[in-house]
Amino acid sequence: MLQVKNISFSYNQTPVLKDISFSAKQGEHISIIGESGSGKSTLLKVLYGEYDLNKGTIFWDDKEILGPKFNLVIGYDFMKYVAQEFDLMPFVSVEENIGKFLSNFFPEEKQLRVAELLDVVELTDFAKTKVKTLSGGQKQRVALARAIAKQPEIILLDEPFSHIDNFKKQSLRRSLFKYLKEKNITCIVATHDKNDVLGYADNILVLNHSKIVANSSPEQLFNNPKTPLIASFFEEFNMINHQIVYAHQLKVIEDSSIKVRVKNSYFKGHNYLIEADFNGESIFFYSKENISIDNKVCLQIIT
Ligand SMILES: Nc1ncnc2c1ncn2[C@@H]1O[C@H](COP(=O)(O)OP(=O)(O)OP(=O)(O)O)[C@@H](O)[C@H]1O
Repeated sequence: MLQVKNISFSYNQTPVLKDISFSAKQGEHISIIGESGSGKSTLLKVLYGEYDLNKGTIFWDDKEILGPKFNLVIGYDFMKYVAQEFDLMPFVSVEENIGKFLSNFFPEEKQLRVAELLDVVELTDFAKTKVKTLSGGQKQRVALARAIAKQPEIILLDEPFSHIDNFKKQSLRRSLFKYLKEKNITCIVATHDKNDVLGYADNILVLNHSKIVANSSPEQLFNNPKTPLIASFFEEFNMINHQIVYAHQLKVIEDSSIKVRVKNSYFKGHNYLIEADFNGESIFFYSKENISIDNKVCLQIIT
């Protein structure tokens, strides 16, 4: 179990993390979300032992995670970290990169393990390809496979699919997160993408102004977003009478007190996102049919 207690950290004199506390059980999947610059990557680096804390403690079971003041080599065997910049060996093949930390004493087992990992990150066809010739997204997949090669107890992932195209992203995400759950590997993921979170995370930590402002399940946060920041992570939303109302919670009806004039319409595949004027402010809702600019419609809030 990961136990983070009252940790604070500053770069020089600038505080980036203040009094952060949370825990993660073995096999649990935690997402860290927050605006750019809110400290997500810094929190992962601190969990990895890359920096010394100003205050607080981090424990994985009974082992304390300490920074460079206390360790000659950063990192621990039970923990892997995949940074936004991945540190691969460019001049050797994908399979050699993935197998780098696996023992050569059991060549057959090693070969099978590398084949399994290539399958998880969908790179079987690139096994013999030199890493320097791969695209950014393919390199990111090699880095992910290498991080899980020796089966860590906990893995820290910083924007794990940020370089991967939309065609591959969905299946890779399913495959990697399923693998981590099956192997009971605790997983802490910093992300901007709600698709990395919904359907996978057991809990979400929301970072804002150096602090954790929410720590709840995806269902709780999505259904009851306490702040516009949280709502904006999930979906387009509106403030109506000081209340957060998602765009999908508005429905066009014959008559109501919410009378709006359509300003823009955006095709979203299975529906249209409509932007309309409501008392001088923009309001967003979805419609199955396209609605022409300047049309007037009435909306109802559905809960
Ligand atoms: N090595 C560093 N030295 C000094 N300041 C840093 C360093 N790394 C990050 N910062 C600052 O710390 C703050 C948090 O940065 P961090 O990278 O942790 O945010 P983030 O939430 O991961 O952002 P993003 O979503 O854009 O990756 C930012 O203000 C950033 O400028």
